[in-house]
Amino acid sequence: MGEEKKSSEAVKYYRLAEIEKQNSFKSTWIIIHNKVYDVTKFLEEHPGGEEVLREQAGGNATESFEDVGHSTDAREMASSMVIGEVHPEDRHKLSQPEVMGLCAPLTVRLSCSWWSNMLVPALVAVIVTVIYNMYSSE
Ligand code: HEM
Repeated sequence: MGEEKKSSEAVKYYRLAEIEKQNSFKSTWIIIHNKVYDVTKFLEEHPGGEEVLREQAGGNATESFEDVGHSTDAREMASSMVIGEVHPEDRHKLSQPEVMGLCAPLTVRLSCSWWSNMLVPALVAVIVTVIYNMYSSE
């Protein structure tokens, strides 16, 4: 007998593509901290309203869930709705901000696009100036 958390059943992993489809009245899934929750039956009972849950349906609700500062009761309630976890290979897609490249590690979501767009031309200008000065001073 193993002492692992889930001794009797293996964790069910869902791919993001599959989770994203569960965003209807028939079936509403949300993701919180890489866990997949089936909140279909809970929609009407949610004290925060069904609308907020449906807005997040099929997607990552971690930030919204934490922003509200849900109680311990709410968290316990939530744990009964867990149906599985996001596939490990898909998790990085959830934690990244929507911007790519240089902006990603900085989490400056709104302001990064203008400066990263300026960064490359600015660097090119600096390099050109340096090379120009090197040649012209000879
Ligand atoms: C399985 C997931 C969830 C469960 C079990 C849950 C449960 C609850 C419970 C029990 C409350 C009452 C207050 C408390 O005990 O903290 C509540 C309030 C609330 N929830 Fe959720 N919730 C879930 C997900 C979400 C998500 C994803 C959002 C946002 C998109 C959200 C937004 C809210 C809001 C806005 C309130 C109202 C807070 C207030 O009126 O003070 N909840 N939720």
